[in-house]
Amino acid sequence: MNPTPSARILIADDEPLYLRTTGELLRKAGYTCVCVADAGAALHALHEAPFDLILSDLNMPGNLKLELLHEGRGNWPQIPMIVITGVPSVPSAIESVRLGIADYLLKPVKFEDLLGSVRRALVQSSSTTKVEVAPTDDSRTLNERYPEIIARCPQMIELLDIVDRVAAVDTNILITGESGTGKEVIARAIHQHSARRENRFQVIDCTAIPESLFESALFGHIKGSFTGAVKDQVGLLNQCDRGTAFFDELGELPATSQAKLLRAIQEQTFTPVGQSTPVQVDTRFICATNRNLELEVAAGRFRRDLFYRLGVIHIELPPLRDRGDDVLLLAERFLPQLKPAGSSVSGFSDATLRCFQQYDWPGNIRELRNAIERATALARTDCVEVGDLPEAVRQAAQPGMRKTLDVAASVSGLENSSRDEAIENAEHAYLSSLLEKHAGNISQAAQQAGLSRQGMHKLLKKHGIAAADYRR
Ligand SMILES: Nc1ncnc2c1ncn2[C@@H]1O[C@H](COP(=O)(O)OP(=O)(O)OP(=O)(O)O)[C@@H](O)[C@H]1O
Repeated sequence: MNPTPSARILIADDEPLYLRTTGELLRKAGYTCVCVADAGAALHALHEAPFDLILSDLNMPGNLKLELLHEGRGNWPQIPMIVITGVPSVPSAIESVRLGIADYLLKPVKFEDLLGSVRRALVQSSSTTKVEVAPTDDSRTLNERYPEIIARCPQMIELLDIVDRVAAVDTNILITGESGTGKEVIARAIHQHSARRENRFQVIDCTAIPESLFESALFGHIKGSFTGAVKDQVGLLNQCDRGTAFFDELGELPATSQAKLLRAIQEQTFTPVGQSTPVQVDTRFICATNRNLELEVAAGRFRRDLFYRLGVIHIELPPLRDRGDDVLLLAERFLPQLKPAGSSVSGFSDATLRCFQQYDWPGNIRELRNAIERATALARTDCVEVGDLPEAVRQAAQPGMRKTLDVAASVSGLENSSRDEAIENAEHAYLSSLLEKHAGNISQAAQQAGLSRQGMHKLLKKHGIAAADYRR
């Protein structure tokens, strides 16, 4: 793609060295640049002459309340704007995307990344592919707009508000939170409330694709490009062109795959295996992980540039134990959905509700769903009693007892359990002790158990166990 010849770029930044170098490099790339050191000078320049693009710092004189962003977008909405900041913050990122900026980059920015972003912004504005911000209807509350998401506690309402703002603007999003907290539910909601809703929401489970097949699964391949490529295969990214790609368990992606993903995200192009011409896609990337990616970056296990690319908007889901009485609302929602056909169960005893409130829910909402499905199947009356709950949840109501299931708890009291429950408990305890022994290292634990990494991930997910809790 060639730079738009003679495009005029306004660069506003109060770091003299950064301003000079960026201006020089962009001039060498064929652009005309005007450099200013504060928001006031930038607004003056905008009044004086036409521009095709604004590159703006956030923390500079005259821009404490993002004045350049507001006035720039308000008075010259046809000029795309790229924000570059050394001090990222969620409120400023959200405000930026809400105002329809073209990109949000974090310093230090590699010049080729900046150039890529500049080119994309200019091409998009010339083809007038403006993101339509879905009209929000004030009379409808967030809960009405997102009926599939149970959220009443203040943290979740705040989170829904963020979801609502970012859904309509086309930025990449990172969702973190313990296993089972609803990361996929949130990602789907963002897609459903975006302009991409008519196109595909493609789930890509990073633990389910072996490293050697990542490129061909994601980008596709042509027949004969490697042993086993018996026919042409369209890649997963192609399938969600104009839609959303949801990368689940992103923290598990090996280094080589991280590099390939970064390139696809930055350039929105990729080359199918065995093909020479690149393919262009228009995809929004939403990624989720239950790992602390900042720690993974610090430990050298996750690419810093990929983390920054994805983390422009970072949504952190609170664990269920921190959501107050949302647990009771979730339980009420799940009961009619999950009870067996023909069952007359219609409620929970008070003691059962107390267990729900007191238990830790390490597997979060997924664990709650499983517990309710099981309890409604076991209930002998029209009310779920404490005795119908899994042992770990039952123990929560007994003072002095551990809230979470441990090895001792799983083997004691076996005589009171059903066969299925005893096997489940033993498997849970086995996985916990394996992870304890291998300090949360999934590869080592899988090897000892005679499982593949993917197999181990599936089992841990089923039991709501987070390997990260065992890392030392
Ligand atoms: N706020 C919510 N309201 C209603 N149901 C929810 C909510 N959050 C999650 N769920 C339900 O809980 C279950 C787990 O949610 P989900 O798969 O989105 O979690 P996750 O964080 O992506 O899990 P993992 O990290 O293991 O992939 C799903 O059945 C989902 O429908």
